[in-house]
Amino acid sequence: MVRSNKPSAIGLGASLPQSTVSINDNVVEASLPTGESVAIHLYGATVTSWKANGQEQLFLSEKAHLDGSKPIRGGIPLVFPVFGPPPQNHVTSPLPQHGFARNSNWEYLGKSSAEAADNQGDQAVKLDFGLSHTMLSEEFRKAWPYEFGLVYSVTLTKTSLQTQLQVRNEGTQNFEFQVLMHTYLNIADISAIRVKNLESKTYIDKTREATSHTETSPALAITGETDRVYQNLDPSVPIIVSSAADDQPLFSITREALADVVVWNPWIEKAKGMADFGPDEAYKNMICVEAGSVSGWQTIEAGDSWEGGQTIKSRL
Ligand SMILES: O=P(O)(O)OC[C@H]1O[C@@H](O)[C@H](O)[C@@H](O)[C@@H]1O
Repeated sequence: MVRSNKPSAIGLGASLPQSTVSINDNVVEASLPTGESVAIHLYGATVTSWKANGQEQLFLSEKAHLDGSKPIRGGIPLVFPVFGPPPQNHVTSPLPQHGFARNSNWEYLGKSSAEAADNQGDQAVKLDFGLSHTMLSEEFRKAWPYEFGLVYSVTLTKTSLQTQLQVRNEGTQNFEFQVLMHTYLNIADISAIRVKNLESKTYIDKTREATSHTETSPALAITGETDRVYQNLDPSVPIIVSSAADDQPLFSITREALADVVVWNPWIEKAKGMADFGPDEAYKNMICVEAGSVSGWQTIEAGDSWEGGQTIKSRL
């Protein structure tokens, strides 16, 4: 495990103003010379902050546990290898809801040199995190006995945040998994946003005994508890969270190899019922748009790997 009690600074680029990376109390933070920053807790490799345009872009509950005692409520928890409550009589059945990735301690693998600049000539910083079978708690190792390696890459540019996961099967037997980037977007007012590019798509409504529907709205308003799994989307078509007032995009989310998107807001009662969600009214300040592969299972053969991810742009 990479551990450091003292902040360390690592520069990127020779002549350009430097990006910095620091590691403190199991939190890796990076910032660009232009002011954008990102923070990732090694617990869950959970991105807990992304600042761009001078503003925090991710919602983090005031009551979130940041001490590794519970998955972090907010930011971008990573769901793997099962989404939601595991099905019965399945290899994932012994696992907790949303699997083990968000409640395991990851290691910081360092900054990648591959992405020193984005296509506007601005700097970018890419941070890699790793989790493997041997790093899991004994409980999780027993519950999911596969030899695997995860590399989670978080790339910050001036205009975007990218999160990308590589899953490797390092064992001798095939395994299957689901994956989801459970992104809590920070918004000023849930009644003032719309979610676009879901029209005509099939979704499962988890608030209504998991029934299947077709989306009719070109710009979805969130007016109550919402927990929908939109299926088989084209990952290159961005999901847009826009301002209802002037239709300006607030966020756009494109995906790679992640064909499903969950839209979740707990609304009043569910928000009150979650001990780590606060304040109660904060359901108004978040919308989860979660890129994933969750309606079926991805199978990886022994020795193979899979890769998928999302790119979020804010206030385009
Ligand atoms: O409370 P958790 O385990 O973080 O899950 C939060 C929500 O996560 C969403 O992805 C699920 O669709 C919801 O059903 C669930 O309630």
